[in-house]
Amino acid sequence: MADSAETRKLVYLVTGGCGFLGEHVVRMLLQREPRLYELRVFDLHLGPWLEELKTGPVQVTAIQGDVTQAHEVAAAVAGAHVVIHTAGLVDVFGRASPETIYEVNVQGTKNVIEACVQTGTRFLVYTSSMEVVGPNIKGHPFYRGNEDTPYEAIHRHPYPCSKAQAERLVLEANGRKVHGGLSLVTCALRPTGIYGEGHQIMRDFYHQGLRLGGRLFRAIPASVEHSRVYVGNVAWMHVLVAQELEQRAALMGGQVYFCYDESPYKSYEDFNMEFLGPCGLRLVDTRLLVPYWLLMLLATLNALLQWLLRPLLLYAPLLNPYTLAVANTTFTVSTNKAQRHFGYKPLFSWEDSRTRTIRWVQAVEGSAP
Ligand SMILES: NC(=O)C1=CN([C@@H]2O[C@H](COP(=O)(O)OP(=O)(O)OC[C@H]3O[C@@H](n4cnc5c(N)ncnc54)[C@H](O)[C@@H]3O)[C@@H](O)[C@H]2O)C=CC1
Ligand SMILES: CC(C)CCC[C@@H](C)[C@H]1CC[C@H]2[C@@H]3[C@H](O)CC4=CC(=O)CC[C@]4(C)[C@H]3CC[C@]12C
Repeated sequence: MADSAETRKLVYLVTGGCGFLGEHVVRMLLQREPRLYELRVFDLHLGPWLEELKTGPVQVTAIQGDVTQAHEVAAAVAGAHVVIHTAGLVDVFGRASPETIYEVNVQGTKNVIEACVQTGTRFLVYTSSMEVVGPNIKGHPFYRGNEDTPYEAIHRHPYPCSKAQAERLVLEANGRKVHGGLSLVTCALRPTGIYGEGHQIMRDFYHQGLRLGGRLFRAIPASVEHSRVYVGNVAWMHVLVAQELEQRAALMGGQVYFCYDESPYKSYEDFNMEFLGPCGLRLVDTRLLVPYWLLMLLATLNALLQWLLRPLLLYAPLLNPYTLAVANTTFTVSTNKAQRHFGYKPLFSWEDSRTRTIRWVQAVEGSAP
């Protein structure tokens, strides 16, 4: 592939580029976007790994910044052709206040949209979430659904509410005139639960299993299925969308796409065991010992403790009424919209995704929790 200065002329900005997904998007862009001239990586916390990327043919610009600060966002966006907005506060454990979640996820997204409009950036790709759809507060299953499947999307938790609001803002911004008179083209990608190298919750489960003598205890019935998607494929979808938005603006502008690949439908815990099993953990069946009502009681107690202890310390365990409800509700996606609209095919097979994730968990072994 040609690597001359003439072919390299695009400037991309990735917000949240040092997060779990963001890092994969950044690396994928460097590998798969030959027209890239400059890659701006914007994040509240910059990763030291960015340094090693600065020696390649693409100018990698690290920008320490906050999406809630409109002027910082505008400065980073100015002159970029494409913005991939993955920055977000992913918190379903009560670590951050609802206000902070809204500030980052909703106001941060507003700032990104306004910066595109003011500075003349035409292409915006937003990382939304399956949580925008469900599971809803009624615990209705979403079974093999696609982007058009009717579903009562009612939420109360700040995270899904904020993602839904932000997604709506992004989609409504499609077609707005940007500085210079051209139109903004936007679309939103909705990953299901992402897994792969760098997945913090997988790391937490692994360390918890080690602490429990190599065992994890099943809490959710194996019949509750979840869609999961490999981080490399989610990153690849972002890169493809960004590349195709200009040519296919009429078709893709204002659209949402679930992120999917060949990962099997399984319960959350059984799916994690695909990686943790080969690393020496086993899942002990406790369904008869721990009935659902007891789990709900524990989850509620955790929520109560979190509230009581808040003035003294942050108590934010994985189990709370919201995470229990999500884990205990089937949510599976079956769609080919991304393939039809922009030719997406997963870059990594299930076998590749699995092997890569197992290798990463093995490397995590022994590292501090
Ligand atoms: N992890 C998952 O399973 C899923 C994640 N998503 C979405 O994908 C996106 C990325 O999520 P992850 O990589 O999992 O999370 P992450 O927490 O690893 O990455 C988010 C990044 O955004 C940055 N960030 C947070 N607040 C910021 C601010 N005020 N200004 C600038 N940067 C800020 C963080 O420093 C972090 O590097 C999020 O928008 C999330 O809602 C969607 C579906 C599933
Ligand atoms: C011990 C409990 C019974 C099980 C705990 C598992 C939970 C921590 C996780 C089960 C389902 C996860 C969520 C799901 O994958 C969808 C998500 C999408 C996002 O956009 C952000 C993350 C998450 C909410 C994810 C969070 C952890 C779970 C609730």
